[in-house]
Amino acid sequence: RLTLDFYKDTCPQFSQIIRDTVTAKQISSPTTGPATLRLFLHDCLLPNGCDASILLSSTRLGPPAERDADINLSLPGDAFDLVVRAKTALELACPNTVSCADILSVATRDLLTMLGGPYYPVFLGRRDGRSSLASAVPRYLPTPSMPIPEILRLFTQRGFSVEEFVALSGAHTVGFSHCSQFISNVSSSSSYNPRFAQGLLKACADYHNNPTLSVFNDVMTPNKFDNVYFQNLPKGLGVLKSDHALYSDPVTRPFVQSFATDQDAFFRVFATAMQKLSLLGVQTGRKGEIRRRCDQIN
Ligand code: HEM
Ligand SMILES: [Ca+2]
Ligand SMILES: [Ca+2]
Repeated sequence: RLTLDFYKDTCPQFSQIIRDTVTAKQISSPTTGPATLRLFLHDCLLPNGCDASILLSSTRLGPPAERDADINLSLPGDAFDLVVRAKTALELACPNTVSCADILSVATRDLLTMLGGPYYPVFLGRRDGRSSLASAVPRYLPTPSMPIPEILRLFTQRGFSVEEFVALSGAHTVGFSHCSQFISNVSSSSSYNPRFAQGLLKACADYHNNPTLSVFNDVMTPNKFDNVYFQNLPKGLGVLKSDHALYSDPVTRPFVQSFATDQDAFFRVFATAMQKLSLLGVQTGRKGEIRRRCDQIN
């Protein structure tokens, strides 16, 4: 029941306002693109789907919200800030009309294209959720130490094929990982290219004192959305344990290999999978609400 022209009459400036906000923010803070892509994944993969539940702040009396779950504490503030900016501009142009969930969905797509990634149409009309629980988070989001079959299950139970899962993992062609997310694996695993491993250990030497230390997920083209991430994996240039596992697992390896040689195929499957991700669990019609502020329910 979502449509492509949902705001045609109620907010004709919708697309333009988001595009302008995204462009300004991404130029001033280039980490925004990858940050928002990950934020979007962490919103949509939970059972409440793409409902902007990830944007809600914890309240003083209630239990902690999703964004305060351990795994979400590393989500960069730039991504939240981007949605706030777009929401502020949209509330001025068309008050009480545009959901935070639609803003996040379209902003993610626009950022992806700015980074060089594929375009896909975003269906609109999502309503914002009214609940967000940190305690629900760990069961639905992948971590680098999970075995591939377990990670795969998180995605197949949400309707993705193995190929779509591998394509989505190609999002690690941009962005960062903090040292704490991979450093123990660098010393214990032989799957890293030795010189790359030395580089990672050196970059992370002081991470106990400085937990903000991080490295690019794609050492070759860190800021460009391309298929180089997949070319890195067979060379031992993956960063996270799960990146390496994507190549060593026989179920996912064939897709890594085909995406490494065929960027068009990667882009095609990635675009389809992102569109699918953007439709997970969406509420429409009279369910949910149009939040006035993206960080709190009305
Ligand atoms: C295969 C399962 C996955 C695991 C285990 C995983 C895990 C992680 C971890 C640990 C980080 C580093 C976070 C940090 O230290 O700040 C990260 C970063 C990132 N992930 Fe994933 N991820 C997975 C799949 C995905 C998917 C499917 C997407 C999107 C479609 C995605 C998008 C990103 C992006 C864009 C970043 C960079 C964030 C930034 O620079 O702020 N990841 N991921
Ligand atoms: Ca959600
Ligand atoms: Ca790249």
